[in-house]
Amino acid sequence: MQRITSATAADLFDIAATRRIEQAASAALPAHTLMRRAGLAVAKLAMAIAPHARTIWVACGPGNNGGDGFEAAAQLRHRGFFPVVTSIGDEGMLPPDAKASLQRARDAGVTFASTPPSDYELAIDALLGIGSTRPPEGAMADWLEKMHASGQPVLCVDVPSGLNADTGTLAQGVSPAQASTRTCITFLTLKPGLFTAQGRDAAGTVWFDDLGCGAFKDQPTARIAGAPEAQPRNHASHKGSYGDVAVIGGASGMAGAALLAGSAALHGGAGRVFVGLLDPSAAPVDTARPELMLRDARTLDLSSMTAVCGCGAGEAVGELLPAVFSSAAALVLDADALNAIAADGVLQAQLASRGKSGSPTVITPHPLEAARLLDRSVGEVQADRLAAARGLAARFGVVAVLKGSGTVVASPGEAPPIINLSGNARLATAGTGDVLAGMIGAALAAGRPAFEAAREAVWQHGHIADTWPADAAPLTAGTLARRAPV
Ligand SMILES: NC(=O)C1=CN([C@@H]2O[C@H](COP(=O)(O)OP(=O)(O)OC[C@H]3O[C@@H](n4cnc5c(N)ncnc54)[C@H](OP(=O)(O)O)[C@@H]3O)[C@@H](O)[C@H]2O)[C@@H](O)CC1
Ligand SMILES: [K+]
Repeated sequence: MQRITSATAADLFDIAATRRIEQAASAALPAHTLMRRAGLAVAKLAMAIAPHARTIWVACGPGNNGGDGFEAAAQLRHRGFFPVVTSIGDEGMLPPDAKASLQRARDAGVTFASTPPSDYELAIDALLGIGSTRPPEGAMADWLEKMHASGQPVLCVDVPSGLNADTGTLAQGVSPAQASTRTCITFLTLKPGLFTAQGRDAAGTVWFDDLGCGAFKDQPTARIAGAPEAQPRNHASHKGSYGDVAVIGGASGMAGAALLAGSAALHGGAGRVFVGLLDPSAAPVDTARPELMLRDARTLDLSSMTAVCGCGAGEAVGELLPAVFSSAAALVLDADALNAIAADGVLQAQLASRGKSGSPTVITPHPLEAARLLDRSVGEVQADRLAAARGLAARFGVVAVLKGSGTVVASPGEAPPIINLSGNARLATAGTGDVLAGMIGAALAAGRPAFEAAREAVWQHGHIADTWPADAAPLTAGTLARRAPV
């Protein structure tokens, strides 16, 4: 059993691949072995979460997820705990494995009840796993709501019930959970839906058990990439070794966004950082950050630079984009640059042609910007974040960073997308997106390939928030850019 953290690197498999893997694993083992192992793993984790529990409520569904629950109840009873099982559906319709585990729970002397116990210290959610096909109703919906409302810890078996294991979306009517009360133990494969969209909150802390089956050769749907390797710097190096970043943005009244991106690029290790402001009346120097070289955006020669374009750029950036596309050695497009592209078919074609030429390019949309670029609604983007990121990458031939809970980084090539596990709600504050764009710019300027630059910077950005001292002042975009609390 392995706890999944932001440092874990692993393959993720969708439901279809998981089914193939389960079939192969099951065929290679004596009947009922996988469910017995799964139930034992659930029981062990339940005992670790609630070692002094007097009552453990086990809610079991009509399929094999429910079977895992029956098996866990049997194992808990064998160890002196008092599980109370409530189950949904017709016993006669249970799949064979689940039927056998139900019998084992009965033989172990587990208590069965028609309604949940009024007091319990832990709920085990074994209602639905990867076979969830429609919104829960009736008793199932009531029980999920009770788990949600009670505030007691919930241990989800394989997948939080009602969560789509491929996309991380919750079925209609299922309340979003509080991650701090949640643990999920998932079997055989790690599923992408546990790590993006609503999955992070629904699953909480994720544990993985391969049920003794080892690794699989199936093509992964996505990956979690873990902590990036440090990029050592030669002693005999100079500012030219780490490249130039040129931030282009900061229209009238929005200089802050461009300066934040510039500061992030600087602290991200760029050799030199220019900030090309679009506001003609902007000050000639930022006295708080004199390292930043402020210029008129129109005068910058981008041919040997990484441009970070769009932060606080307003509509004025649109007319600069054709030159930026054709001249920048490497490019990060954010915020207003993305909005300008979304509104202009010619710019879209020019971006796609840059992508085709192989010039390193990263786009960093949040879900609304992604929706505009794809001409869809935000709901449609969030309904399948992996597909949306892959779609953007393929359409424009760029690396696409779809921000949000479980940021997705997709490349236009064959590599499976990455779901980033670092970061937390501290990042939900103005300007953190500008900081991310600057950090990606610094990595590109140092020569990292676009996909690596994006995923490494995304991880670092989240990691700074994860390791922000609890007793420090709240994280702001400015302190995030400097990577130092005040
Ligand atoms: N086989 C093994 O040894 C192993 C199995 N494992 C475990 O099996 C799980 C997969 O089992 P599964 O395929 O039976 O799917 P599961 O998630 O239990 O649900 C299917 C049932 O729910 C029903 N249903 C769906 N939605 C519903 C709703 N809203 N409200 C009410 N009912 C609803 C659906 O009905 P139907 O849609 O067919 O009408 C069907 O009856 C997997 O997640 C893992 O926990 C692993 O431990 C490895 C070892
Ligand atoms: K479940």
